[in-house]
Amino acid sequence: MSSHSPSQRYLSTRGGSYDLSFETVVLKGLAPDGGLFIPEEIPSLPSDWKSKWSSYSFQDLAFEIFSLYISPEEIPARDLKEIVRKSYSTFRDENITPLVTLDEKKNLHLLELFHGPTFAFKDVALQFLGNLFEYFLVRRNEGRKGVKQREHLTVIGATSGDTGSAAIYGLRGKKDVSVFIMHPKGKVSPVQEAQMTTVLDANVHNLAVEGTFDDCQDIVKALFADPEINKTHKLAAVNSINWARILAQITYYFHAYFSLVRQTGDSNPAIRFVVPTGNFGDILAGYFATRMGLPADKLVIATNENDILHRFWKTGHYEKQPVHGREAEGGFEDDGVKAHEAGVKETLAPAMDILVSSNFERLLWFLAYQTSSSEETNHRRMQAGEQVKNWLAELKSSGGFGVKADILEAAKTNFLSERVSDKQTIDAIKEMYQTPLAESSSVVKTRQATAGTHISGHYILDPHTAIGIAASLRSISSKPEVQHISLATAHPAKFSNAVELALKDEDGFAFDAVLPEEFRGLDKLERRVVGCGKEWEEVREIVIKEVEIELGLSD
Ligand SMILES: Cc1ncc(COP(=O)(O)O)c(C=O)c1O
Ligand SMILES: N[C@@H](CCOP(=O)(O)O)C(=O)O
Repeated sequence: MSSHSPSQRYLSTRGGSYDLSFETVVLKGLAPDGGLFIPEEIPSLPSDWKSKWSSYSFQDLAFEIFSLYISPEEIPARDLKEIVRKSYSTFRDENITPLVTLDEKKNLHLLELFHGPTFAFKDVALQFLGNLFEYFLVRRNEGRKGVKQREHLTVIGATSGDTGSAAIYGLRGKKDVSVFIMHPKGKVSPVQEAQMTTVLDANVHNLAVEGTFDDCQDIVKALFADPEINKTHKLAAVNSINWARILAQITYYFHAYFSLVRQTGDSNPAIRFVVPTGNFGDILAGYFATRMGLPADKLVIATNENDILHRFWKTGHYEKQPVHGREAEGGFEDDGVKAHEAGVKETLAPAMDILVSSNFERLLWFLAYQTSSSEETNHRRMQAGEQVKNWLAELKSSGGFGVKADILEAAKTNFLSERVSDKQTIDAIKEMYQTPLAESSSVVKTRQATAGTHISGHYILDPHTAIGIAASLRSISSKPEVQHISLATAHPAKFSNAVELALKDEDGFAFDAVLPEEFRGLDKLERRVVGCGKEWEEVREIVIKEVEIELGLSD
């Protein structure tokens, strides 16, 4: 008899699949009905979590949290511990995601998430996901010899720069896995492009798509929905549509909480987590953490000028293009930013240049479930799935949909939103640089001035992190007593353009001082990348051909 709990079984947000195992949802990525996988229930924390977990390392916390979502029948505790250990052994900071106090008087802290191999928060999840794929494949292929007998995964991913490199570093050279990463040609930063395309392992394939990140994301979804390639290739996802990505990111919300308690000596702090948001994956992990029982005053969504989420929280309408007049109706504040252009806008924070946020669908399911009138769990689940399916169909057919007032109210219970323009991003980078860290700061005391994130105590933000800081400062002005933990999602050296633009005239600033050793000379290395259009059928042909060549199956 199996002993899994409902939080260890999974369903699709569009109602089509139920009672799936963790292994199934990790290897499938996307449900056959186009929905995203979520646990049937969000688990509650053990009653003694605060005392028991308070001195745990990042790895110990990860193990405890993952165990609530993965049955030991699927991954025995010993194996899960080893996967966790291996995944975080590649990080440069022993705390994995250290918490840094930027301004004690303002209660402003930065959760540095960029100490993994590719210097972005994606490493926290993608190192784990790479090792999970390997673990499942080794188990499935035990005793199987020969390419045709062995189970082989074809990983397909879309990136606006960071997921791609983190996925490539998590999967390069792994047996029985080919990885195809599409990026919008010319729209990722030079370092991001070099990080991806200079990896020459035979199982890594980069595709530069003539289009936007949303086009790349649409190609991923079209391939997952295509019966032809699904018959011949076992497709897998590395984007945050893959549940394991969200799961892995839950850990650092808990880790940050305990770090803050230790650093402030306050055992019951009121906290706002502020998250630079694009595809809604990172902040969704925060939502799971709070629903599990982590105390948080609010989760603050910080968008760039691609602000579909911010407009939703202001108006209750989720629309690719803003509808004229609706912003005023919903109380949308004028921050002096120009009217929206058609489609996605290229900003100084390119990794967040996203029109439609994949993971918002997961939140919608929980909001629909929460506000359902039915008393019966399975009926509520079915109703929520049906509602999400209808909303997403409307988004596809007419470019947007609106929700009822109770849904918007429920969304506001946990979240606030802020929109940050390019100018405000630059101002935030400048402001933080001009406010030196305290001499006693652990960053100043322990980190070398080179390849770090500060020059003599002057902290340098990457533009995505700066969006979070700009939003934090606004939130602090209305709630100064609350501790603000702003998520630092990338190292500044990845985005020289915005950082140089903001700091070129500042005393003592030299970009070279924050350039990590790993990035030096990257631009001179050999590259491998294939150009292609934005038709998914063209990508399908490339994938089929390249896998054949890689596995030596072509004549
Ligand atoms: C540096 C950086 N910051 C923020 C984000 C937004 O995160 P999410 O897409 O999970 O909302 C991304 C991309 O995902 C990113 O690469
Ligand atoms: N910002 C991302 C876009 C892809 O988002 P994901 O979290 O769903 O993988 C990137 O850097 O690629």
